[in-house]
Amino acid sequence: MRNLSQQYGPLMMLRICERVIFVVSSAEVVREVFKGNNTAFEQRPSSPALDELHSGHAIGVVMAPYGEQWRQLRRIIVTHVLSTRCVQSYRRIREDEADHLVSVLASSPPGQLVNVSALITDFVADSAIRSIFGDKLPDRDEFLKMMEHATEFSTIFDLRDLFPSSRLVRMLPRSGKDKIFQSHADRKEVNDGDREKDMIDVLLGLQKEASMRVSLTPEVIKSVVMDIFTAAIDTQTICLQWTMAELVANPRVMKKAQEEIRRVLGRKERVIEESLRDLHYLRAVIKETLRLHPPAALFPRVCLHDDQKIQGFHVPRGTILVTNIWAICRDPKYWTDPDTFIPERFEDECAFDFKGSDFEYIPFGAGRRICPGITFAQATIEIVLANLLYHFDWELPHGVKSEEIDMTEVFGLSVKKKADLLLHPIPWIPE
Ligand code: HEM
Repeated sequence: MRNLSQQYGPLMMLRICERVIFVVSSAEVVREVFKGNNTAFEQRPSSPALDELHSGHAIGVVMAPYGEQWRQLRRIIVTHVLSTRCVQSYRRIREDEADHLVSVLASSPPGQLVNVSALITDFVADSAIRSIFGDKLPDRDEFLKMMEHATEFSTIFDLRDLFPSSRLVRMLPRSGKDKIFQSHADRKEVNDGDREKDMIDVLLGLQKEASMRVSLTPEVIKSVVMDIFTAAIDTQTICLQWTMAELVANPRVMKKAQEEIRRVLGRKERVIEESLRDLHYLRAVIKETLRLHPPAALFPRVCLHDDQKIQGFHVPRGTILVTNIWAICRDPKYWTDPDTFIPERFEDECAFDFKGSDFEYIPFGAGRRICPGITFAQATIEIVLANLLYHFDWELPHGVKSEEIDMTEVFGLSVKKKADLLLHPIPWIPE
């Protein structure tokens, strides 16, 4: 799509089967669409595939139509579940899970390669599950598989959505979201000592508050937490996997990041979040990874108004507008040497803010529906990387050079790393 937009411009109209899609590939056009009071593009597109997936379930936040219900649920999430204070309260979970990851790595037999991608996937899933549900799930892998089935479609490229009027295509089988999660109440009864509140506890507590302007029924709560779960898992996993891959592919950057961590942490035996405040270079490394490999590469919206013009072109109501984050984050107009991994461009921490006001850098989206999980994601990503880089040196498989690492991307709405990252962890003991 980037190549097409280089040929046809930063606002491009594509006709794919029965769908008309406008693709935005420049910061200037994103600014025009999302800046100010314009709310015409604050809804994600619905579709036959999504309608079928959601039928019989309450709509949570991610797919909620732009309106009062979404506004209230979003306010609840931002204030009561994902605020800085709430993210702080899940700190012990992240630190425990990071300790567990370090002990798994430390006990791997010397000389044996470990699948770093798989370990990162487990870490992200377990720490998200514990923050949401309060405990690990005994059938986690089955649960993750079920979630993967439920989300393994895109609203733009599914056959049902490309041919919304075809009855035949609508009859294609679709995996259902029939099995949801184990009873939170059961666990609570057994294990309700002095543990910190998980997200479900918080939402159940809010049910009874008179000031709530939205009905937090069990179905709504279920949809909201499943939204948070699905929004959090892939994105954080992809970001962490790419960061480790870029670090081993760029030994200079790896060395600089490790020197910073080891200097800041001194001789600590355990990495805790309090020690991470001064890791400026590590934060630059994460920002650069999110620029080069934005986990959500495209974000789709639908036009809600009749009278919209972008760059002087009329955009009919119902048109899907897709913002190509990946292309904008690699546009040579904004970035010197855009395809190269250079964290130094973010060393001045104020240089680019990813909270939606610097439109050339929008890995978390833009506008009113910008990702509400930024603080949660930063905390998770920082603690894992700090642990991996503090406690271990990393060696490539025998005979592989850093420039030979397979960095092939798999494109979709997200851009995953195709090959798993297999490395030798060499424990590092402070002198
Ligand atoms: C590196 C990690 C992450 C990235 C890159 C990311 C990126 C995004 C993007 C691009 C969007 C769409 C924004 C838009 O349409 O403008 C989004 C939405 C969302 N994200 Fe994230 N996200 C990340 C982590 C998380 C986490 C950890 C959570 C929750 C704990 C989360 C919760 C959500 C939710 C609930 C929405 C929907 C918001 C709405 O529709 O109002 N995300 N995210």
